[in-house]
Amino acid sequence: MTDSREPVAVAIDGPAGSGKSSVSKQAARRLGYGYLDTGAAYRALAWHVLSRGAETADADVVVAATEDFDYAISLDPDRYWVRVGETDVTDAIREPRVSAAVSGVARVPEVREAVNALFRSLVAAADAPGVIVEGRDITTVVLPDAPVRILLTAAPEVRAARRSAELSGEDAGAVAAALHQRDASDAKVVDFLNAAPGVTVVDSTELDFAQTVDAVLDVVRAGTGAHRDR
Ligand SMILES: Nc1ncnc2c1ncn2[C@@H]1O[C@H](COP(=O)(O)OP(=O)(O)OP(=O)(O)O)[C@@H](O)[C@H]1O
Ligand SMILES: Nc1ccn([C@@H]2O[C@H](COP(=O)(O)O)[C@@H](O)[C@H]2O)c(=O)n1
Repeated sequence: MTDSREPVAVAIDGPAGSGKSSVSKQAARRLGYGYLDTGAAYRALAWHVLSRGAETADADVVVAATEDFDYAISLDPDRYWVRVGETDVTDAIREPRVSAAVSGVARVPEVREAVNALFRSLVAAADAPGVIVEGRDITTVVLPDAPVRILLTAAPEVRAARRSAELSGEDAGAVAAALHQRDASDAKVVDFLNAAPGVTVVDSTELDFAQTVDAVLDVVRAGTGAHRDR
């Protein structure tokens, strides 16, 4: 039975560059909710493996790295940080070398089980009326019973262009290829391209950022009655 004092969970899935983190963070601010970036845990573990001079392609190496993986993340959308031990890795985990290595971490079942348990406990312990949780398998595996579940998507070329605009110093073709390669690897592990039954699709291909946030908020309000806006 659900504890009614626990925060309301809003689950958001979607492919790379669909706007999960930026849109979820802004929607959380507007609602006074917490924001949980689940990809950061996979990225931080990939960073941890790389920082030992190892590769994520070897599942045994990845599992061994979990033994001294001291991970912490903020759920405050206005004070977002990610730490491994004493090191602030908020920016380092976004580096292309980490993005290229992260799928190796994400395909290890022991890792997925451990981080999923962590995500559920972070949501339950959050000091907020609700938490927006975003990732690849949140609506289907992590929080399949969440009262609001959204698949946030956009056409592949639009996602690639948005990511490329973010990484202005990088070659646009290489950025698009890396994004599609990561989707292809991740799709072998979880289906984040098709909405599961009961999941609402928000397609932002033709929407700007503000319109996308509003579309997500409409779904959240319809599912929870949440109304705060700021
Ligand atoms: N509707 C939109 N219109 C224009 N830009 C958008 C829109 N939605 C998101 N963006 C921009 O697209 C880029 C990618 O968004 P974001 O990083 O949130 O995606 P993501 O789904 O979290 O990606 P990843 O899974 O790769 O981390 C960001 O620069 C964001 O500001
Ligand atoms: N629920 C999740 C979240 C993420 N992943 C893996 O982590 C990578 C990074 O995620 P971002 O959202 O920060 O881009 C992603 O490519 C997946 O490999 C996951 O498996 N499940």
